[in-house]
Parts: sequence; structure tokens; C-alpha cells
Amino acid sequence: MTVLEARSVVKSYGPTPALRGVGLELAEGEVLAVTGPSGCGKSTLLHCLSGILQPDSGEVRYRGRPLDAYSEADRTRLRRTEFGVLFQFGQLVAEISAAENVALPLLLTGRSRAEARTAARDQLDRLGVAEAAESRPGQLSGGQQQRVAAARALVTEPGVLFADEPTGALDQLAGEKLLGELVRTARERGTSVLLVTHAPVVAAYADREVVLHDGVVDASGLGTGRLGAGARTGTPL
Ligand SMILES: Nc1ncnc2c1ncn2[C@@H]1O[C@H](COP(=O)(O)OP(=O)(O)OP(=O)(O)O)[C@@H](O)[C@H]1O
Repeated sequence: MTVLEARSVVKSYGPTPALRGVGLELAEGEVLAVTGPSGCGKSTLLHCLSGILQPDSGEVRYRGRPLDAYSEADRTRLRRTEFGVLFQFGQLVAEISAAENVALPLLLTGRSRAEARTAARDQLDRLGVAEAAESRPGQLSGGQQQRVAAARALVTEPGVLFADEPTGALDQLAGEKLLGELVRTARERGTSVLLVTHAPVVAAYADREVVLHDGVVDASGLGTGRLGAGARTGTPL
């Protein structure tokens, strides 16, 4: 079943075209890599698919319903409960602990403080950073910070996890460990993942790869059904 779909999505920044008619489908539980050279439109596509940016034309559908059809309040709720977002730099709140950072999305959706704290600790544990719970982001390594950010993106048990170069700021070992955990957690829960990257070693964790070139899907890279060794075996490459 298709969870998320882009239909003929066009987006420009002033005179600069970023997406020139992109169509794409993300299936339930699928890990899809969006790759392509710098400037081809990967981040813009992620922002359009996650409702952060509105396309100039075309549409994005979540579970069959166009994002345009949601009221502003419903779209905000959708982004808070159904979508998890992880960027290259985790963008944690510096003044509060890791556990409090992870609890934030749950507090925003009205869950009790006690419930949010328990779920946050559980999520940190799943991502292998339980020991970081009481530390502030500045006291953690880059790899730990990114795991905390991943825990925050997953704590609401979203339908779709959007990850934009999630390991771009990490060394290779830390990056591959994080990817392994992310993909494992997503698979356990049936979460779909849209993984934007320019790194083949990262794309290898996906079930399928879509290649963008100059704002359009490169037909030669479509539907290659590429299944990376990491995804197949669950072990790092
Ligand atoms: N805020 C912006 N204002 C103006 N132009 C932008 C903006 N964001 C992106 N662009 C342009 O849109 C095009 C697509 O950019 P985008 O960031 O989506 O590509 P990308 O594939 O994610 O690149 P990278 O891999 O370098 O992050 C590029 O030409 C870029 O310069």
C-alpha cells in the first residue's frame, strides 16, 4: 500500500527551478533512498513531501489524501504525529537534557509528562544511548547527539520517517551504526523511511533507490529494486 505519493511536483526558488515535475511513491514499511548530485533537488523534495514546503504545482498525498486538503491545524497535527524528521545536524535544544528533547514531540501532542518521559527513555534505549538521557546535548559526542535526534524523530511512532543526510556529519563507523539502528527500528514498527543522501554506502541500506537529476527523476535509476547488503542482512557494510 502506498503511504506517501508525489504527483508532478514542481518547486522553484524565485528563478531557480528545484523540482521540475517529480512523481514518486513510498510504500508502507519501505525504506526508499533519494539520491543524486548536489543541487538536484533532494532536500526540496523531502521538504515538499513532509509538508514543510508547499509545491508550486502538483500534489503530495498522505494515505491517499492530498496535503492541500488538510486545514493548517490538521497539517500541523499530521506533521507532529505521523511524520518524523531527522536532519544532518540533529538540532537538539541545547538547554535541556537528551531525555527532555526526546519527550518534547509527545508533550506537544498532549501526552502527560510521565508518559512522555517513559517513552523517551525507552526510545533512547532502543537507539543505544540510554546512558545519555540526563546529559545535555553539548556533553555528548556527535554520534550520540544524532542518535538522540533520531530517538526524537521516532518517539511518536510516525508513519513516515524523513531523514535528510542523517549521517552526513558523522564518521563512517558512527554513521553506519546509526543507520543500522534507524532501519532496524523502522522495520520493527513498519515505519516507512525516506532517506535523502548522496552517499552510495547510505543508499545501500534502502530497499529501493530513486535518483534525481536536475529536479526530475532519472528514469534509468527508477525501480532498480536495489536492495543493499545492509538492508538484507541487517549488518553494517
Ligand atoms: N532557499 C533556497 N533559496 C534559493 N535557492 C535554493 C534554496 N534551496 C535550494 N535552492 C536551490 O534549489 C536547487 C535544489 O536544491 P536542494 O537543496 O533541494 O538540492 P540537494 O540535492 O538537496 O542538494 P545538496 O545535496 O547539496 O544538499 C539548487 O539549485 C539550490 O541551489
